[in-house]
Amino acid sequence: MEDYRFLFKVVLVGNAGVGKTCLVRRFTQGLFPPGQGATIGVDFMIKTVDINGEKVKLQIWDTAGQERFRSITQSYYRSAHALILVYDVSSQPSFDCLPDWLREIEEYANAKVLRVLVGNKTDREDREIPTYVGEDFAQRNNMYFMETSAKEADNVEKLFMEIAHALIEQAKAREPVPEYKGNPGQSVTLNHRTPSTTSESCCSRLL
Ligand SMILES: Nc1nc2c(ncn2[C@@H]2O[C@H](COP(=O)(O)OP(=O)(O)OP(=O)(O)O)[C@@H](O)[C@H]2O)c(=O)[nH]1
Repeated sequence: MEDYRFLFKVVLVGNAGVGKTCLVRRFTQGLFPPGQGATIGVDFMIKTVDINGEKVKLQIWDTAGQERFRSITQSYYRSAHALILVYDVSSQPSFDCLPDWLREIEEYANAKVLRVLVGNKTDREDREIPTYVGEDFAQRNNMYFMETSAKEADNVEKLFMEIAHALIEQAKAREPVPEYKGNPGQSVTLNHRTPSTTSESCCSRLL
């Protein structure tokens, strides 16, 4: 039975191979898939989480990073409530492409979309992008920032839970509800709880 208070669409974008699919699967299924192949077009997964007693259904769209799928993936930007732009902290080229991705976001996404920059693969020893460089880029472009490791499950749950929390705050600020006593601003401070998961899945390959 469908039983949730909020439904949010979260779309992941970024270069091929930065770990978008692994982040989604770590969060929705709690695993790090071995030999993950490149995403073809777009996949989606759903996970329902509990944020301070409210059920939030997250529809998470995992787009292909490869250039040849760009026209398909662009069509998913518009309905996104949050966009996660991922780079690989061990890949300078994936970081250098961020301005191109931002241009896509400006062009195709809703102006009010919540934008989050994620530096993934922090477990790797051959890091090329220091944390402060990512942080600085995020700040200059009005984005939230987080570093993650899908492999080590580091910050992955926190990433999605904070996004859910921020989107609830945004939604409530737009349509205040009487029992709401929080700050209607864009704080991402999360009263972090382990999600009680009604985990649905999976995969729709479009093409
Ligand atoms: N060390 C390490 N490797 C990772 C991590 N996340 C993903 N990878 C590896 O990076 C490669 C690409 O991961 P994917 O999740 O398929 O990357 P993607 O961004 O979805 O790629 P596309 O679907 O082509 O856009 C795989 O070999 C993963 O095992 C991580 O946190 N740490």
